[in-house]
Amino acid sequence: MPWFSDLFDKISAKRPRPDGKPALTVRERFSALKNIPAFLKLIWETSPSLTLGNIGLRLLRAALPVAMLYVGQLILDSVVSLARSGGNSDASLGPLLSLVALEFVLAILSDTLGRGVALLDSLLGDLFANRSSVRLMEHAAELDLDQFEDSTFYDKLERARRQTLSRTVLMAQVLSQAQDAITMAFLAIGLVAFNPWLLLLLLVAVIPAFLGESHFNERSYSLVHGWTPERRELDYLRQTGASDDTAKEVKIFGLSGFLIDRFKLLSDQFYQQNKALVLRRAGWGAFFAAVGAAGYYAAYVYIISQAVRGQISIGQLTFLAGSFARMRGLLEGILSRFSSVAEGALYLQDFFDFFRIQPRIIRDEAHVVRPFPRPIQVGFQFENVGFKYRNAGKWAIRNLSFTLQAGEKLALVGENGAGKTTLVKLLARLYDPTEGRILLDGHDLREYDPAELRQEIGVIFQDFVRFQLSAGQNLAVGRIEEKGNQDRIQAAAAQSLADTVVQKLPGGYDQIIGRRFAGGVDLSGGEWQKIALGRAYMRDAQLLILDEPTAALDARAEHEVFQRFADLTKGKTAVLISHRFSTVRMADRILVIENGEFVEIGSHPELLARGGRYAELFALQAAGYR
Ligand SMILES: Nc1ncnc2c1ncn2[C@@H]1O[C@H](COP(=O)(O)OP(=O)(O)OP(=O)(O)O)[C@@H](O)[C@H]1O
Repeated sequence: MPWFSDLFDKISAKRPRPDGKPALTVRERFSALKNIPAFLKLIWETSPSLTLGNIGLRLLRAALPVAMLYVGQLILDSVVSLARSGGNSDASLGPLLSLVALEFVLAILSDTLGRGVALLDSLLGDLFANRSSVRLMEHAAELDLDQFEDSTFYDKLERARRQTLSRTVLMAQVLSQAQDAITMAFLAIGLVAFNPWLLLLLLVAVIPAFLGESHFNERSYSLVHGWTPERRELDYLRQTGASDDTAKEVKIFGLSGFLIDRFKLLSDQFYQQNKALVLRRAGWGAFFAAVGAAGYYAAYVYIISQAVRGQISIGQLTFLAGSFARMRGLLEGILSRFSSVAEGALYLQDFFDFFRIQPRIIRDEAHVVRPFPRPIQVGFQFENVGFKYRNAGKWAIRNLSFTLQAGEKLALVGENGAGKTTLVKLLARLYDPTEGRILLDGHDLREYDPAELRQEIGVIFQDFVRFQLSAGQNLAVGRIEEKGNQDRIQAAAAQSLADTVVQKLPGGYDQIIGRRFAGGVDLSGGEWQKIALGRAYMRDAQLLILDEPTAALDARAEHEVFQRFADLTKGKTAVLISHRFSTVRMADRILVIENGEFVEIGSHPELLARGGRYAELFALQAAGYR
């Protein structure tokens, strides 16, 4: 029925979809319903007992309206017959009072069942939302770093995240739908027996409202869907404008006005678009409600006329009028809920889409998975390696060939953006090379289990994370299984000089560091770096990679850290990135790269003697100290 959407657009001033795409066809909207069975399966897996209980109570409740209407009919008919017969004998009131008592019991039962259903909905909904959030976090953790750098990935993640809560609403809607359909079936039996045409009248009166709802739901979905990037930006602006991490610079640079203006602009645009949609929806909604009411009153007049002619009793009149009114409400509810279930199913598509994103860097079962060599015999060999970031025009690394020998300490030197961090990320297989290959002991890195590889590599990045956890936990993240091993944590702290930082903390290793949470104590940049460095020593890694490990350390701390580093990495392979030549010169060999390409490699004296790029950079820095 695409004509219907077209008609709406024509009548209500044609508007393109906010994301610029053509409106979803009715078929597309309905095809999203294919996600419902998978969704129901997820609910079932969340808690079979709560799901069964919920369905059972709803089934019972579905039969109650028709039972109550029928008892109502019996009551009225017996009142009328009693009134006709003078009705003052106590004995003849007995059956009537029993009927009233029965209706009373049914009313109480209906209320109790309703509350039971609401209770189970809410418990099941909470469990489901929690479980979905956990699954979302688990899945995000499996994905590649490269996928996190893609903005459409973030949009998907955002949509999936936002929907864990609204999914519980969808769950209640799907279950209510089944319940109401059963109630309708019961009521329809009586109505059809009286006059099947009334059922047709009912459908004719209600279907336009359903189509209208369905149309506006699609519009509303596409508005929200199309606005995902802007909504992420709005969240970002809200956070940047008011967070402990940014407060310092926002204040110093007087950025709040700039941030607020942008927020106002975006949020106002969304408000205006949404307002237009809501207004049109309200107008059409009122019109269709009137059509529905007209259908009801036509049926009502017909039923009354039958009663006046004596063809049905007063009790039947109330039963039929009640059934009709009830069915209209139910049908309207079912149809409009159907379109919001269809809308929910569209959102569900985003949710499942996110789970369909699969990591590429995985343990490749199709090939032999080699055990990681212990110890590494030859080392890591780069063979003509090239790497280009997703969406980046230029190569971050190109034609790079060299060998990181087992047991050697290699320093990487190069200007900002030369590709040093990228090289390290390739070693840790956070990315795979775009061209060429990296071999470990003669075999492609892809032939090893990535999880095992990462266990054997300890990397501390220059933009290490300042976890808002206790000092002990911040060290333990280097090997989180050992979070309860206080001796190991303290030994790692001693090796990275973090012990001197922890000693000064009022709560010692249990002290929360960072400002985010109550009681947290913040550290200086160098103190944070000592803690982060401790993470490297938590591991028994064969390859240790330190990216600018001492950038924030004072001269004395740097010297001490490196003395220990040399001891601690004896027999291990290590890669060190630093702009400080005092650090770099301690390495066995130094690899100089420029614009992602190999320039030269050798020991400090060799490179100085060669008088190339390294010697030039070294002289430049040394001149600064004269
Ligand atoms: N996630 C990314 N997406 C796109 N391009 C990136 C990304 N990370 C780095 N780059 C680009 O790749 C190139 C190499 O970056 P890399 O971080 O490896 O340099 P670096 O030598 O470590 O620099 P620095 O000394 O400043 O830390 C740079 O041109 C950078 O802009």
